[in-house]
Amino acid sequence: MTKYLTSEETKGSNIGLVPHTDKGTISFICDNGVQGLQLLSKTGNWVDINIPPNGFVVVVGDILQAWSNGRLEAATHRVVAKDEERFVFIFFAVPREGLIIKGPSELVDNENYPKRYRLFNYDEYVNYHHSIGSQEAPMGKFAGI
Ligand SMILES: O=C(O)CCC(=O)C(=O)O
Ligand SMILES: [Fe+2]
Repeated sequence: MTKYLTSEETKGSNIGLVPHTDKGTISFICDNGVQGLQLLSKTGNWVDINIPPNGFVVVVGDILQAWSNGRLEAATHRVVAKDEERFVFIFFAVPREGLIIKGPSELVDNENYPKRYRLFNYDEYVNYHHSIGSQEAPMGKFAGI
């Protein structure tokens, strides 16, 4: 459960959570109806995501991008601060420690989807992510072929 500061409490900045991709496989997000999640579109615009009441939004993370050989893309997202308190509940699905991430050969097609990522150990990716300390999507740099 996360509680975001209101725009008054963030003192000038309207950013509740900086742009990032989730580092695991998939995330499920629901909130208390105070919307604030935004997704970066392919054209570089921030788009408001309205999480439906009693529903949730599914976000693809870095690992699923690699695992699917890039057929699914990790979504860059951020949260903007609102006048009202925003609470979210998120379920982050992550691989177990030490899992080898290797895209299945069925998802490699030399014409449209040539192999995009090398095989790697999930722990290696976690360490890499911590070492670069960046919020940017680093999967291509880390394991791109
Ligand atoms: O608050 C949200 O809607 C998203 C939070 C989020 O992206 C995260 O915690 O990784
Ligand atoms: Fe996130």
